[in-house]
Amino acid sequence: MKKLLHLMKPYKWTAVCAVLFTLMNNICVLYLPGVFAKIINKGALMGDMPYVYKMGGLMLLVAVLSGVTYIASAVFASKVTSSFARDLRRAVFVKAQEYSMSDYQKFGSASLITRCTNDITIIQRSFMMILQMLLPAPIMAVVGLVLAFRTNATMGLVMAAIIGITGGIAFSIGSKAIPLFRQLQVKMDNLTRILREIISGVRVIRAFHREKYEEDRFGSSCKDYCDIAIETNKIFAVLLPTLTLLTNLGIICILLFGGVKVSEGMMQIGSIFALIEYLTIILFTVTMAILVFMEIPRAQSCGERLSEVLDLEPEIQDKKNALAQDSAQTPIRAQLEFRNVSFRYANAEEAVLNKISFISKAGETTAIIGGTGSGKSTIANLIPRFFDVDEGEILIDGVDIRNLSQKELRSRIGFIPQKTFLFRGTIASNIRYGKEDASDTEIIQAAKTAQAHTFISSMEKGYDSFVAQGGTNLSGGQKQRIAIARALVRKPEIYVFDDSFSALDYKTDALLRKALRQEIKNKEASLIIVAQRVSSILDADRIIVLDQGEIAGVGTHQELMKSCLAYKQIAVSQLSESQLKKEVV
Ligand SMILES: Nc1ncnc2c1ncn2[C@@H]1O[C@H](COP(=O)(O)OP(=O)(O)OP(=O)(O)O)[C@@H](O)[C@H]1O
Repeated sequence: MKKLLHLMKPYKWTAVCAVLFTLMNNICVLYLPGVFAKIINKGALMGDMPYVYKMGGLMLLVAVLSGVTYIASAVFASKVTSSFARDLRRAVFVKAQEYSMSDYQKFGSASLITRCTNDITIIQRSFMMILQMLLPAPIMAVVGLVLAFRTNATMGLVMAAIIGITGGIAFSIGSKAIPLFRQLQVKMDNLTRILREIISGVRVIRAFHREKYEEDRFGSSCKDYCDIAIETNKIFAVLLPTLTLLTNLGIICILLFGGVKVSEGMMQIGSIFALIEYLTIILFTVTMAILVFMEIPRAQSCGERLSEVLDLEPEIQDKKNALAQDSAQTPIRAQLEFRNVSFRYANAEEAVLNKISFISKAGETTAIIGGTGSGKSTIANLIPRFFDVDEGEILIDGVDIRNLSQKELRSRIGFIPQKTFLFRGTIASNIRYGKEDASDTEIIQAAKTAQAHTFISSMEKGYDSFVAQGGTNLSGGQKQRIAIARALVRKPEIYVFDDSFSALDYKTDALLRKALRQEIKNKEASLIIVAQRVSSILDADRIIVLDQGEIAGVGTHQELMKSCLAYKQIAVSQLSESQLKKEVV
């Protein structure tokens, strides 16, 4: 919570202004009943019209002042709360950007979205209500009561009793809503998670005709949320009429006691109106303050959820003395080495990689092949430090990657993930994502190497063609080639292709590999290819065969055909006779 409060610091004076203007507004509001009483007692009842006009003018002036101070308080309060919410959102976003993949898994993406949107909105709204309603309430109640006592001491006591009873009843009813507010947040998380899954999986849902099932699943989650929301609203449904009833009872008490006082000549009739006004204003203020008070635990639980995000120390962090030197200064270039690397996922019982060692040098292609779940993608994900190894070392250009800053490390890598992801924008903007300042020529060159230039040029708007979120308006192969161009445009030292040719036809696959071979020779880069298809890696300098997280064989295609049974089985199942002999494009 400390970090949250710290974010409020820059706006403390704006917050003070908001409270001061609210107080001024309240003073104006409380001043009016007294003037009103005087108009009746000294003006209307005495037939003194000039006094009525004078005090009427004063009343108008105070009413205008009240309006102006209210606007000023609302503007300041909104400035503080909106700025605070903006800063908080930014802080949560920046923090989430620092997370490792395991850190993301701890929260889940749906919960992170709810925290960054809904939770912050609740805090912002509560903060606004605290500034405008809760903080000025005690002063308002005290000043109102003093004015009531000044009007008539006995009536002041009657009013204090009414306010105490009403406040107590309102609090005891309203406090029942507090635990429900907490539950609402959890239900909202659940709802967002399901909605996100349904929207992103819409094609699968339609293909398998599971609309009804998903409708029920979403409906049931909505019902859960709705049930709690109804319970909460039931409490407020009881609370609000109860308060209206208590206010009216209070007014009747004032009329009864006040009527007696007036008939005894102890009080003037105008004062009864003033007392009724004081009571209404104070009860309204106290009621609002109690409602805000009910909201605080909800905001508090949102605050705790946000603090969890802000306080989490990212699993992967740069060392204090992390190297950030330009890769051009290192003596070795484009060399990747795995040295006895073992790794286990945080929530898994067994290691997925055991004692993996290999070296891939500049200009070389190292391919990784193996059965599903053998750990190929895990190897690819360890290179840019999406996860950290448990044992052993990964070295780039002879330096342990944990000694490099993450920025430096990732600037040396061109990563093409297994699941292609494109951003909403144009083809050019997606390729430029790899290098912000890439020129048009660089973009076209990268697209040519990635075998994407031809299909991009055939599109009506070429490189300015629209790409929908996630690249859903492009084919799998087109998306993969744009993702490859995005990595190529960086001109990194090490390319990591995590099964990134799977959606390409054989001809494009072959042309792409040929262009890539040329690319790594020219740029002195090395290529790591995770593949399912043996035909994609026949010409690799080194093929690593993985079997259940362990290296079952290393060598060229021909060497492995002789020495590695696991590889031979994969190759025989995929290649024709002539290909088996060795195919070089
Ligand atoms: N984030 C994760 N958390 C826990 N376990 C994981 C995670 N990602 C992968 N695994 C597990 O690690 C093992 C290796 O997964 P990996 O994705 O590296 O295999 P792969 O060889 O690339 O498979 P495929 O060819 O099917 O993509 C699998 O058993 C998988 O269930």
